[in-house]
Amino acid sequence: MSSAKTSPVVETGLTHLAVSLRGVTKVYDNGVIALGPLDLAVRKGEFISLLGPSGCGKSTALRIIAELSAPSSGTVRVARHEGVPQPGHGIGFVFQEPTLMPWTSVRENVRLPLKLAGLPKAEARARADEALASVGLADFAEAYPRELSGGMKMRVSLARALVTDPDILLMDEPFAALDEITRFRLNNDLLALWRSLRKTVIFVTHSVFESVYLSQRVVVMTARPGRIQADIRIETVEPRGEEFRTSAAYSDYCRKVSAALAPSYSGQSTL
Ligand SMILES: Nc1ncnc2c1ncn2[C@@H]1O[C@H](COP(=O)(O)OP(=O)(O)OP(=O)(O)O)[C@@H](O)[C@H]1O
Repeated sequence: MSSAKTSPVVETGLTHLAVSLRGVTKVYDNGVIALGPLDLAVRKGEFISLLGPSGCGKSTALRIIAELSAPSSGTVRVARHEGVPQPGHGIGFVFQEPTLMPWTSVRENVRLPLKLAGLPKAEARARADEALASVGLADFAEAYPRELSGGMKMRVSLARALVTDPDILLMDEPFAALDEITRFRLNNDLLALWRSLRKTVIFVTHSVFESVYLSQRVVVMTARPGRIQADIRIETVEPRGEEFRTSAAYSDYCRKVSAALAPSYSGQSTL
């Protein structure tokens, strides 16, 4: 499979895994050693969070999985269906900033990946509307981004990532800029979507609380260059909700994840 300086390609040999990184490193052209060696296996349909100190290479890891950046060494394998419409390659990406086009409607923003993939307009419109309905914005297709709240813009960004029906959803601190109430609500809605769509989700966050609430596994990374510091399974009854958020089990997991992060902030700063 893919090796140093090559991109991951369609991989049919990964039966249970959605993503497999082995010994992956990234050295940027300016000499910054951003990542690794990183070993990470994510099962199909799993929801994992990547947590780690600022600059430890979380975004770099997502970008490598999404083929937006090539690894410097190591093996990257990404499972996806063949024949997925381009672009997107079976991967949806949600960034911290919603990055919507301000001059056009919410529907047109969501339709963009399908337009670029050359889908007929009527079909693309129908799929965009379906994606908008799945994030609770069925009534806002004609609205412009300036008419939406921050949380609604993020929902549009999520709909745009889902519109190509990707197997894997990569989310890079999507809710970091939102107020806590909106964030809690989006957390619940994201979990409901994940339960119904069963996508593989790799979610980058700085929040211990958010990572524990959302994930089946929290992967804690070391300071740069990022490696795996701890891999913590969150075993709870599903579906999660306020009962879990206020439970002793939740507090215990948060303590455990915080303890795994401690070496990153109690040692000498690498920033
Ligand atoms: N294109 C680039 N060229 C050079 N260095 C880069 C580039 N992108 C990232 N870096 C560096 O690589 C390191 C890892 O960056 P990355 O954005 O992956 O970290 P992160 O864990 O996502 O950070 P944060 O949590 O602050 O968003 C940082 O030191 C960053 O400055």
